[in-house]
Amino acid sequence: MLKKVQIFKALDIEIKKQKGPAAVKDAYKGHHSLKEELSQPGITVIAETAGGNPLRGQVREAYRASTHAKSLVENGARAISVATDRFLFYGEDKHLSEVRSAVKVPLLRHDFIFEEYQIEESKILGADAVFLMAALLETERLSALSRLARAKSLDVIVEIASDADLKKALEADADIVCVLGRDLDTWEPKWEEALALMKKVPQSRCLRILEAGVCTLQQIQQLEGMGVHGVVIGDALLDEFYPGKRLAQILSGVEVARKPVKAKGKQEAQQPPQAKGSRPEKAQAEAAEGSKTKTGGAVPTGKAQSTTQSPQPARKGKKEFPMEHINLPDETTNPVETTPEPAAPTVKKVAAKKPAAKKPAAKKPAAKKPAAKKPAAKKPAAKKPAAKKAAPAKKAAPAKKAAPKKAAAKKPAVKKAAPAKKAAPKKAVAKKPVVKKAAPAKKAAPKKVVAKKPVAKKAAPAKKVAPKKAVAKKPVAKKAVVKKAAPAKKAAPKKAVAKKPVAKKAVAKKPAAKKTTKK
Ligand SMILES: O=P(O)(O)OC[C@@H](O)[C@@H](O)c1c[nH]c2ccccc12
Repeated sequence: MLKKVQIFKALDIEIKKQKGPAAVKDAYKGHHSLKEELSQPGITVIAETAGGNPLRGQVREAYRASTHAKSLVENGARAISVATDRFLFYGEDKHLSEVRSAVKVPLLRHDFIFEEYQIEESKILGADAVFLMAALLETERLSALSRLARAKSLDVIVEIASDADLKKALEADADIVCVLGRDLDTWEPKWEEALALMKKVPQSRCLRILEAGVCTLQQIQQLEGMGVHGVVIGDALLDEFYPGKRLAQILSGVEVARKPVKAKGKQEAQQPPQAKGSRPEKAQAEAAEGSKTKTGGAVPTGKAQSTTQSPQPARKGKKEFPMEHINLPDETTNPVETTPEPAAPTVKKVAAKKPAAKKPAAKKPAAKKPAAKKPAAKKPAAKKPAAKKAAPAKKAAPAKKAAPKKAAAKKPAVKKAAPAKKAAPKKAVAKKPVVKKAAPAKKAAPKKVVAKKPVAKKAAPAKKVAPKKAVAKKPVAKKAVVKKAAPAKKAAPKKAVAKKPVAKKAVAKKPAAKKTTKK
């Protein structure tokens, strides 16, 4: 199990190095010496906040470590161990800095530490002490990391699970040794073995701590009787939504039936108990209010109050630890900040969106596939309707056409002239003889037709002119007129181009016609 963790951890650390530790803003920066606390008379209860452990899997979903730490300190804890490992203990780095801001007792960072970066990170996150696991480190590495930690005023707790580990710890000049009374393969507690190993740790050189699934007052009192300085309680506190309540029960010797350890993997998340009136844990604390001791609980220093059941019997046989939930952080996420996402739901969500995706839910990367968004890509297609909207524009275009009609409407006069131009140039021609003179104008006009168009505006008057068409017929008469008018105005033919206006003149000439009658 630890080998797997080592691999995951190494990758996790690489990514974290790129992001750097994200300490909680304005975290309390005070330092509380674990050594000083352990040196006080009586046994120090070190309560642990975690999201789960290798034996139970994840017990707590995103929980507020600071709330848990506060309730633990209020109910007898004299130091808090924060499990920040996210692979096996479902913790988060940020829990450490959150707890730092919430309580003013020594804080221990419980994680699988292999690299200097993690020591630096622990200091920034607000730890007062760090665990170094001898089973994971060679003596030289253990010594180097210990020196770096002490240089940063961090107390070093060397965690040992065997005689070999103890040897490494002593060679690395460890001054705090924690006996891990659990099988590193099955994570089952090994109470008797733990006590045997504890007895080998030299009391003169080292402050001694034990963690071994402790869950009863009797166990605590037995350790205190051996001169053990501290005890870590983790698993026993996982069951309770308010862990302080459970701690108060343990320290007051109240027998609590342990929830059966469910099969590995995720357990259903704890639900807050239905609180009736005052908070349950306070009630317990009051009940536990006996003689105050170093533990802050009802446990008299080194004194037993009542007999309690023996620890759970260790189960035999090798266990594979659930790692399915482990997803290596990808580059984009900051492991310091994020909690492992529930890959399945995410993938399911994606799968749900992709009907085609009947393949078994792919690994997390699938979650990255924007494929589910691809259909959305069709949305632009939806713009096509927009294009259709453009179609209305086309309708508008017809409107334009309509406009032309209007224009046409304007032009009809012209059109009448214009269609003459457009629709039936021939006709136009046919008509043109009628307006021969106008025609040359028109012939020249094609170029000028455009020009004419403005003229066409003038031509609007052309409507007037159009009626004049009739008049135009008259132009013959006009011509006569024109003719007559012509000698008068030889230059006129040149003006023929401008004749039309002349046409007007022609109209003007009518009176002239009268003149002839006078003649
Ligand atoms: O035996 P307990 O009461 O559950 O004590 C917690 C202990 O198992 C846990 O703190 C622990 C042991 N080794 C670790 C490594 C990383 C994080 C946490 C741990």
